[in-house]
Amino acid sequence: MPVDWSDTFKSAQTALKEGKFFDGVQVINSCMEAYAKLVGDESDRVLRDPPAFLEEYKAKLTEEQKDVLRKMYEVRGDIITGLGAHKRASADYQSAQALGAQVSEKMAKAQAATQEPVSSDSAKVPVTVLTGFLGSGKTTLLNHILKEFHGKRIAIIENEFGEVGIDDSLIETGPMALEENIIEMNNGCICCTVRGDLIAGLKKILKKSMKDGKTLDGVIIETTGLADPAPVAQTFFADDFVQSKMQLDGIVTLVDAKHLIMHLDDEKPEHVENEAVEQVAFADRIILNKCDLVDEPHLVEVERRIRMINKSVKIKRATNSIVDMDFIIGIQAFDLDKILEMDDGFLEDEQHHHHHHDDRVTSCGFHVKGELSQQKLNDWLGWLLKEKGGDLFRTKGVLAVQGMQEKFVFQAVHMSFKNSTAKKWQPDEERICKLTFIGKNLNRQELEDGFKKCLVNGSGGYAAK
Ligand SMILES: Nc1nc2c(ncn2[C@@H]2O[C@H](COP(=O)(O)OP(=O)(O)OP(=O)(O)O)[C@@H](O)[C@H]2O)c(=O)[nH]1
Repeated sequence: MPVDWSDTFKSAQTALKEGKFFDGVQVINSCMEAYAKLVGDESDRVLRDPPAFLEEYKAKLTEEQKDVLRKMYEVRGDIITGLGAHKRASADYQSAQALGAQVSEKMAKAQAATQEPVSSDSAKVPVTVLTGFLGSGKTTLLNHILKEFHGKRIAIIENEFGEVGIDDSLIETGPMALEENIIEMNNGCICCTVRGDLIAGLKKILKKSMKDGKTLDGVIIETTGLADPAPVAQTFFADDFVQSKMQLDGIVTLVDAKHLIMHLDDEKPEHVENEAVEQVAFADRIILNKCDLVDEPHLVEVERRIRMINKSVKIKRATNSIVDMDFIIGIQAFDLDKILEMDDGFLEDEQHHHHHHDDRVTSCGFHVKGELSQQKLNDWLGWLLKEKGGDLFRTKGVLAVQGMQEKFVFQAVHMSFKNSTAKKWQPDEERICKLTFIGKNLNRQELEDGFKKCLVNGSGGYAAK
């Protein structure tokens, strides 16, 4: 059924008046598309390419039609100004002007605003979206933030990809950690299914800080290594409560100097986004991590590849994710105009913006009671990484090893691995081994059998083929 443009136009005007800019964009866009159809245009140029649309239709429209369209472009410009995309708004005012609107003052204001640095609203809590491919060093960065005395009150939302959550055991508490300010979200990907949980988490954090009378200096949202940052960023425009209390400060992307190029070059099936490319493209800051693992010419090449995707992004080299807090928090770097230039559909609702994960990438997680033999485990994991390391993007485990008082932590990114220990097992704590794999072409049965054979009482040792 065709959309009745006059009713939707009224709704758009109401949304503008009420300051509901995100809803307003949805409504004005569908209204303008309906109107363009009515005057004979089946394309979406009225929104995507107004100069081309006007060039073809201006002479054909009646004065009345021009008048309606002029008002629509002006309202759209006002709504988009409300969202803070002044360059885009200025383009709408230009179209309105071409149809005879007196909007030179609004246009001048919008153009002046594009020259000013992104303004921050001190009443709003700045939020950093932390992205980066699997294993690039996000949890390491959070631990660094939680342990360091930087004097800032930071809340963290953590979203993990994988059937068995491991990161909660890997997050270390330190002087800056307020456990109740760390929220885990493990039941889906933040960029798709758990948008509602993300909003609920943000609200919980805000309400708590208001109740305590302690203002937060920032919130960091750690996305899964396979998240597209765009829908996460969109949350800050789509939800009224979040929009009124929080401001997207910037998107910080961690990249693994050793593996980035391989992930950028990974060919994806049709309609599937390459997350590594998206994460670099949307970044306001890039932490080029794991510089200890590669040489200078490789680093220069990685920087060149980053610049090919994101010309102006600030890049900082790091090892163990160590960077100044000023590089990631309170940076006032998020720029909606820049995002719209890259992703024209950014402000469209979720249905238009659904993120297609690569179905070949899955996770297998295991919870096994009992203790493992260190020797069997070493042999099995050593073999596995050597044979399947190309497809194993990420391996993480918190394990009970016979004779070891602490929890044994195993982490690998493709073939590079690291062992460490976490807190001691409590005397009454049940020994449970958690291991999770994320990668392509995972064979669950083979992984489970291999893992179970490492148990002290397992059915014999692991025999390398
Ligand atoms: N050699 C080296 N290893 C690092 C560096 N930074 C982090 N690591 C290790 O890389 C592994 C992955 O780091 P994490 O911080 O867990 O990565 P992540 O991005 O949180 O991983 P996911 O949550 O799986 O996406 C861990 O074993 C870290 O100890 C670094 O600069 N150099």
